[in-house]
Amino acid sequence: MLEKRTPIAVGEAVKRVMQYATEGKVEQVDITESYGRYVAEDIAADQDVPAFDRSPYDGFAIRAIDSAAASAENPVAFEVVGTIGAGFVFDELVEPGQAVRIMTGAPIPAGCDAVVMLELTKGYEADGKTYMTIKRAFSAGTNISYRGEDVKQGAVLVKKGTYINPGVSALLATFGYAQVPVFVKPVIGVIATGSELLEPHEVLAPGKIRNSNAYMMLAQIERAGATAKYYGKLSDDLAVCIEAVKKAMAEVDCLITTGGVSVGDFDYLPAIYEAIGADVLFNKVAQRPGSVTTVAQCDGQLLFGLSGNPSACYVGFELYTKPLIKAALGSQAPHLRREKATLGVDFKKPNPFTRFVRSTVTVTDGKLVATPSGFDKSSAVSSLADANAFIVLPGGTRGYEAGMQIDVLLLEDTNGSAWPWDNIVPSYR
Ligand SMILES: Nc1nc2c(c(=O)[nH]1)N[C@H]1C(S)=C(S)[C@@H](COP(=O)(O)OP(=O)(O)OC[C@H]3O[C@@H](n4cnc5c(N)ncnc54)[C@H](O)[C@@H]3O)O[C@H]1N2
Ligand code: MOO
Ligand SMILES: [Mg+2]
Repeated sequence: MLEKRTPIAVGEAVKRVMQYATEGKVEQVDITESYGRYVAEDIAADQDVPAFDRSPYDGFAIRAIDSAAASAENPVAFEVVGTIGAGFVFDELVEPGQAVRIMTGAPIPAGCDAVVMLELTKGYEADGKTYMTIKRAFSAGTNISYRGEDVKQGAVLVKKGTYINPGVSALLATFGYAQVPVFVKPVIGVIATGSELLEPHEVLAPGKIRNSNAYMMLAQIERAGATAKYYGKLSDDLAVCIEAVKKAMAEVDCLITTGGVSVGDFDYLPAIYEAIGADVLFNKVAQRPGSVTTVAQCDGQLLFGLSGNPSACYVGFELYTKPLIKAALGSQAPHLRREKATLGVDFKKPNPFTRFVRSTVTVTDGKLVATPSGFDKSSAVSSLADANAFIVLPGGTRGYEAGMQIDVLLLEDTNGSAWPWDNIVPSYR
């Protein structure tokens, strides 16, 4: 008899998956290899930045008090007693009436408390000495970049779990992280199932299609910050599939299969879970696409049985697999980032299930506007390329109209949201 599947709410499905979330191990990588990784500890400043008072300009360091009487009619002359470039220290005390030629980034010489830009000075030589004159007074503190004005020692600059962007790279270098502690990337296995599948290099034949899901997921896995391991495509042969799944499980942190999770004669994933003794956490979710999304666990290792339909597979990964990866990478906000947007067009399709519509979010007049990115069927592959968000439409409504405020989940974002789905109304057919 056909097994009856009871759909559970998306939030409940996420919760069941996240019970298996664990923070990953830590490794040290060279700073040149750290871009795009996730830092595994808080990065705190062990020094002030800048570490010394310095000049923001090329010019002359002076004692401001010596310039007090300067005016256009009465320029004041300073004897130039030295020159320092960035990287060098002027190690004498500057006396009244003296100035030091200074370059941008050089430490302010002892005794000086202002810098005059080169363009505001006039130089001359007399009696074998060098002088410069200025035509106005400068107050103490003029043109000084003070020690610690950028970063105070002790400040936590980068929190554990932060994505290393180019700005974080600059901070890591500033604070001497030649080796950077990062979370080890979880290894996610991918198996595509289906006798109809051909690989991209193969010529189409009657009834066959090219396997797009595996390559889509390899990219999704990389985008989420993990390492993808592809085990190829399998024909619908139960014994072969069981062996392949077992082999892959031994080598990865978690395994994704695509296809074969519904109720067709050749949908073998339910039988595979049974054969390997896996415990199914859920096999029906009140969502579209991806209602067949199945997750099972075997000794704490998760198996994602994503749909064979490309859009359903894509959505299943983003909603359930990605947060697990993000949690392993130390994220406190592992779910897709949720924002409010305005619906750009009518979306009349009523649905009892919560919809995740592949969409393009644009910024129009300073506001997010979301519009479906193409053919809206679970089997669609064409709407994925332009999708940078999902429009979330809770189930049980008669459809939506352009201009309504809706929730969107952003796909190209690295910050995430902590728990974005608590107000989605569950709805059952
Ligand atoms: N009687 C029912 N039929 C179906 C139900 C149902 O509830 N009752 N659910 C439908 C829904 S919803 C979905 S989604 C699909 C799920 O199918 P499976 O996960 O079992 O996947 P397959 O049957 O293997 O394939 C479905 C579809 O996707 C194509 N496919 C498969 N793998 C790939 C790949 N790697 N790249 C590109 N396309 C792929 C495959 O050729 C099929 O067209 O079931 C509905 N049926
Ligand atoms: O799982 Mo299916 O995607 O709801 O079409
Ligand atoms: Mg099927």
